[in-house]
Amino acid sequence: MIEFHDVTKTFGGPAVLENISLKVERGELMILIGPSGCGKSTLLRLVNRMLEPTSGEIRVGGENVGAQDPVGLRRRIGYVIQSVGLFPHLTVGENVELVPSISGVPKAVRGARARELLALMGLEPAQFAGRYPRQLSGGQQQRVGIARALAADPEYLLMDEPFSALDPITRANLQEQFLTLKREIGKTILFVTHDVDEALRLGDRVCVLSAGHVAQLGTPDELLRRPASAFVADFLGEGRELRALALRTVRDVMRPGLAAGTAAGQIPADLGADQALSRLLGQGDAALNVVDGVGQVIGTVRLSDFAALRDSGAA
Ligand SMILES: Nc1ncnc2c1ncn2[C@@H]1O[C@H](COP(=O)(O)OP(=O)(O)OP(=O)(O)O)[C@@H](O)[C@H]1O
Repeated sequence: MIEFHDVTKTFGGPAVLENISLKVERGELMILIGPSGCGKSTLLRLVNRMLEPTSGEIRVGGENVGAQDPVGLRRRIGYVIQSVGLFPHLTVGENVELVPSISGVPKAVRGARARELLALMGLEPAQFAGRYPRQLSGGQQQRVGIARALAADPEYLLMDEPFSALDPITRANLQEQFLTLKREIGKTILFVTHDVDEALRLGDRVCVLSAGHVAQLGTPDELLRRPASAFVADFLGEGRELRALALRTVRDVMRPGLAAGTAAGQIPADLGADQALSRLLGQGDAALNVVDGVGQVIGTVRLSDFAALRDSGAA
């Protein structure tokens, strides 16, 4: 768990963060998002003592970080930043293995783990492990940075715009891989992004910051359905209803147990609910049969089901 207790930070002028209190639960991925300059990176850097709070306390695993040795603290907390900071004179493989080698992990074990992580990040180890950082593109370097942070197997991860230099397709792939990985490794993660879609897709909860204050903290669904203020609604942008639907599956909105007849089209239960809406509107189907993984009809979905959702405030 990462906890902020009444944390204020100033750099001499007005407070950049003011009386922030929040908890990132164990195994949770919390997103920090907000306009440029609202204090996201500052909040992150207080956790591993790259910055010290002006007042208040930060606890990691229940212990006040101010009382801990920064070097030991940073070994427990992985840090992934936008400009990766790879060591230029070490190969990609050596960069990824660096922290495990300092911690005394045997060569064979850390080598195998490094290759596994590079492959997971879409970098074929045979092709990339022997290269130097300058021989990689910016996006590839960023992926090596993530592999390196994971190689140390820290309990906590701080990630500051880790996917920002990637093209949209690579970014979507990495987000998907990262979600799978996150489910497997169960780390506690604080993640800064500018990208609302990335926040809604990855975050267990999303903390929207505005000028050093928490404007709203909630699950993606809560934020979309009940933005706490006009600021949050504006920040999440146009199409909130559709975005909220995309977080739900067809299974969530269907009427179970009914069939619409053999003439009706079919839609898989695990697709996003927005896709059902798009089919119903675009192709003029009155109803769709919802099918499970083996093609069995398990319910129906109609336009009126979406109207009912809207009227109940659920979408
Ligand atoms: N070392 C510093 N000295 C003085 N002011 C600083 C320092 N670091 C950050 N600031 C100021 O604190 C405010 C918050 O900065 P921070 O980097 O946390 O914002 P951010 O939300 O991460 O912004 P961005 O999205 O643009 O990266 C900004 O006004 C910034 O200029």
